[in-house]
Amino acid sequence: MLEDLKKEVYEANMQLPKLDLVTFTWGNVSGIDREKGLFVIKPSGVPYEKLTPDDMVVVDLKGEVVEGKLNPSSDTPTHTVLYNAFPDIGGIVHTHSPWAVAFASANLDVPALNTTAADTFYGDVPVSEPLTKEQIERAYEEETGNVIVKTFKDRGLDHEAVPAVLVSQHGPFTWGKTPAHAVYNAKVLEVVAEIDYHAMTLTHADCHVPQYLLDKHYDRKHGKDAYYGQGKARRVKFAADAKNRF
Ligand SMILES: O=C(CO)[C@@H](O)[C@H](O)COP(=O)(O)O
Repeated sequence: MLEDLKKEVYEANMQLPKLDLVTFTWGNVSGIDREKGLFVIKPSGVPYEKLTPDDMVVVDLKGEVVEGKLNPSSDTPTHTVLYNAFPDIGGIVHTHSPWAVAFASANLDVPALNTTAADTFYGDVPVSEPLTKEQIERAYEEETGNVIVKTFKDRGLDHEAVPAVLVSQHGPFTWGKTPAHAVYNAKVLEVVAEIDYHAMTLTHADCHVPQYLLDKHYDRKHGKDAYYGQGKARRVKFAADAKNRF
């Protein structure tokens, strides 16, 4: 079942170590067949160098395994929540890429400070609220998905325009039209986070790109009337607390 999607998801997973986005067995990629209502995800704990397309696990939108000889990624409940909440995405990536995790650890958004960010993210990449003790004890990975969805709802963000989030003190999740697109967004986020770290070391001034430059670069890449709606996402302001630098 879904042999072509398994190969596509396998190849997307193999990009993670190639792009220096993961260490050891950390991270995972999934991809969905919307017509069948099934998604394919990396198995849990298998070293990337030992992975094969046949190891991929098939899961339904309730998070139940429908095919696979191995256990699905431990983050499967998070992917399940996101596929249900964002019905237009085709692939999801989770990594522990260090620069993005640095911002997640400091509970800071990855701000849109330059055109590199503006080409891919129509605004800042938000950091979620920390999960509560109760959430972690009730259903950790499912609640991780819920806190991601809540972040976008509470901050009026458009998940197509900003296809990424930092889970507080954990790490990034990105998504896209395909697994490969989600991997691309994960790598762009890591590069932007590294650039932002240095910019924020050089100055404490608020260096957000002006809206007209954000619009120019985002529209040039995605088109004014493209699927990624123009203007649907508002600029994310840093939370007004002492932890943020601007
Ligand atoms: O976030 C975590 C662990 O903190 C997980 O994403 C692991 O990094 C990968 O787990 P598996 O996909 O191998 O279950």
